[in-house]
Amino acid sequence: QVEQSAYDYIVAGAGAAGIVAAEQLSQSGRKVLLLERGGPSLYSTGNTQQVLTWNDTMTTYEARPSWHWDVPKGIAQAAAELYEHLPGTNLASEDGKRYDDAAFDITSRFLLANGWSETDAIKDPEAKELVYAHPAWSIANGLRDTPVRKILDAAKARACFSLQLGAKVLRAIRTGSKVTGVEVERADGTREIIPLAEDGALLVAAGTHSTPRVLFNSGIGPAAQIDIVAGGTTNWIELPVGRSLKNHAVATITLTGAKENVPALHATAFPSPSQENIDLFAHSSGVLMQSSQRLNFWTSLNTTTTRQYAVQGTVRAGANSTISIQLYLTHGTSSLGEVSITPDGKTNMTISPLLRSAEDREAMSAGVNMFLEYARLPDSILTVADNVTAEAILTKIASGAHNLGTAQMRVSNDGKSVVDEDTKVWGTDNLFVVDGSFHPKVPTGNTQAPIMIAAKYAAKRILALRRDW
Ligand SMILES: Cc1cc2nc3c(=O)[nH]c(=O)nc-3n(C[C@H](O)[C@H](O)[C@H](O)COP(=O)(O)OP(=O)(O)OC[C@H]3O[C@@H](n4cnc5c(N)ncnc54)[C@H](O)[C@@H]3O)c2cc1C
Repeated sequence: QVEQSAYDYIVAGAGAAGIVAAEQLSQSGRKVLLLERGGPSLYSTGNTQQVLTWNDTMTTYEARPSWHWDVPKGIAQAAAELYEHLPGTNLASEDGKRYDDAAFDITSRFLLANGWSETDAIKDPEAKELVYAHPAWSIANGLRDTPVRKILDAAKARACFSLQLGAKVLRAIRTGSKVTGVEVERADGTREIIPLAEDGALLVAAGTHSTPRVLFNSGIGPAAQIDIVAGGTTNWIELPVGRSLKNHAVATITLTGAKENVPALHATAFPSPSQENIDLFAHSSGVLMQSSQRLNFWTSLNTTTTRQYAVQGTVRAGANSTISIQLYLTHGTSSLGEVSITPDGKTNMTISPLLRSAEDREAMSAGVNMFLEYARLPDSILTVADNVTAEAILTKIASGAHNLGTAQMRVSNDGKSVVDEDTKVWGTDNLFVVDGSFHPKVPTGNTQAPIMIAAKYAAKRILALRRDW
């Protein structure tokens, strides 16, 4: 079945990047279609399935703000425009009080004693050396402020924009280097082709793990994937799709023996809160507005390698009088992983990118040891058990859920990249990748804000390119 209406721009995937890019494109007045395989995410946008047990007009994502914001260096204008829509706050509770803040209190004194200082991560995002801050949250009017709530609404207000949920993009339909449409599978399993206008473009924004699958199925990727998806595909474009997967590795350091009372947030605090906290939440206040992190920090590291490394972290009271530090290896990360596609069409992470290189392991070890050494100083207000070592902590490395790089950008088609500086896939006329997949490095900070800013900037460049294809 072929759907007849042709679009100037089709965006595949309505996540952080896809929403921002589609909204930017819709500002041009051209016909934009945003396709998302999932359903609505917020109660206010139609998700009535996953409501909170204590509030049946809200999903967890509306109530629990857990996305914090880090403004990356550069791309200033796109960042400024985005932050106008989605401002951050580091005082989540509307009554101006901080609740359950003992973990911030004790950890800040622990860091101050070791030469760190407090910063405001929203006012001074460039401060990244021996600094800590109250977490910055994306909250407005008492609710989590998301691209779905703000930026998607701006696009929906334009007649040229449409959104289809339950629409999984299987592949780009290509004639040689030119994409002419997409094949989509609907929630009921039916398939159809949606055409692009003669001078249209496809922007893939299915996320770092799914964008490679869309590209493989479109006949774009490493030769090793040809046998798996070759059926019906001609004009294979050989590019290292799925390679260069990157992520923040996370080490958990548990500091015990706090000599002061640091009460842990109870496990039921969010799923079944007290009436007092529900009443406070009704006034956009209290512990339910704050999620569970209490302090964020950033610094660079000294290592014996030539790479410049940095770490960031989040702090919470993991148990009573126990501080749990999640340490993320950020800037400098060199380890690369890989995703590929299985014969039944699923994404498979064949190589994990976490601490694969000796340099990354040394850097993470240095970061962990920095905190262990602080905690072993004679007068430290936080202490650590004698038998805890960096080696043991590194055996339990976790994912920072900040995956990037499977269609990475470079200035030339040198065998290591998939897209050019306009995010256009090498060897194609009108196929772009605008999500976390194209990012060549992990940021010194979390990924969502840099991904949205880069997607906004990419969409502007794509609009400007229009006359060239
Ligand atoms: C548990 C968790 C916690 C996180 N916490 C933070 C945080 O606190 N701060 C932060 O900055 N970042 C955080 N991140 C990372 C952040 O969510 C991602 O970096 C960001 O969402 C990536 O944006 P994206 O647009 O590249 O991909 P995504 O946001 O993943 O968007 C991809 C979209 O495409 C859709 N899709 C996939 N395949 C198809 C297809 N074939 N057809 C149509 N649609 C498709 C998906 O359903 C999805 O909606 C977290 C991630 C996780 C998993």
